[in-house]
Amino acid sequence: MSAPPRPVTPVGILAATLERVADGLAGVADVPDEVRDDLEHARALAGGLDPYLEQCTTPESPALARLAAATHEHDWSARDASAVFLEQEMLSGHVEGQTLKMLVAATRARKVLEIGLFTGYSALAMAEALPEGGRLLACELDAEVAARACRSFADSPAGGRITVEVGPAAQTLAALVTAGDQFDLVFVDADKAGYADYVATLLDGELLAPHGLICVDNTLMQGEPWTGTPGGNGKAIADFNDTVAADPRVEQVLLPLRDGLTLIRRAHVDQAA
Ligand SMILES: C[S@@+](CC[C@H](N)C(=O)[O-])C[C@H]1O[C@@H](n2cnc3c(N)ncnc32)[C@H](O)[C@@H]1O
Repeated sequence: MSAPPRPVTPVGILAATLERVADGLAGVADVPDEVRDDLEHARALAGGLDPYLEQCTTPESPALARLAAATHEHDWSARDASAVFLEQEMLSGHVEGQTLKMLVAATRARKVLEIGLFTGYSALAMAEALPEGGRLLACELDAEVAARACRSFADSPAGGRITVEVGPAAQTLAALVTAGDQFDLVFVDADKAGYADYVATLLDGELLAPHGLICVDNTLMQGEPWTGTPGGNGKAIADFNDTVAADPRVEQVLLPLRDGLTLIRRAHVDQAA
């Protein structure tokens, strides 16, 4: 069994930080009681949020639970150093998976595109909400992890709705534009530096259906955009968020779910005022 996943969300990092502060103060004699009480309350607020969200969310399907367990058990550090970097923390998981599944159902999406498959958790969650005849196309750079995802899909009744395209997502998107393809919902969850181009292609190339929804993951990027913490992806996400906010063609909302999920749609759709 691998080590438990490390915190990779703002609230998870906050909870771990408060634990360390509490540990650091444990042996300090002259901390005022009010400060200890406030710290205890902050620990309970931050540390209890994710378990409470899990508790109040519809349970994942047995196939999703098996896929998540296999992803966490796998030793990702044993991969070739020259291969695409992958780690168990990339898996979106229960609450985000159910959110995406809910969005597919609520928007009545029939064609879904995913950019960044990994072991297939979010793809399978969304595929579970597709109607009869619905299809999901997933883009993944790494052939090995794509094959792993496909093995998991074979283990689920919804897995047959998923097609995987291995290669750089930019190439796959370009081919889809040429083919005149269109999608009702797109989940963007691959290389963060590519986000701006992916969304531009979805809009400019008309890959997004007129009433379509784009869901973009990790748009809080562990708090790096507003705390200034140096990190590889914080700048890319901060720039991406600014670009989306300045684009008059779209309206968007950044939901503080897990590591941030931004929902984007074309601004002209259904606007009476
Ligand atoms: C965060 S993981 C996706 C997690 C997945 N959506 C889930 O919920 O479990 C990102 C994935 O994007 C893939 N990726 C990175 N760069 C890519 C690219 N240029 N084209 C396609 N896939 C890419 C990685 O190999 C990785 O599997």
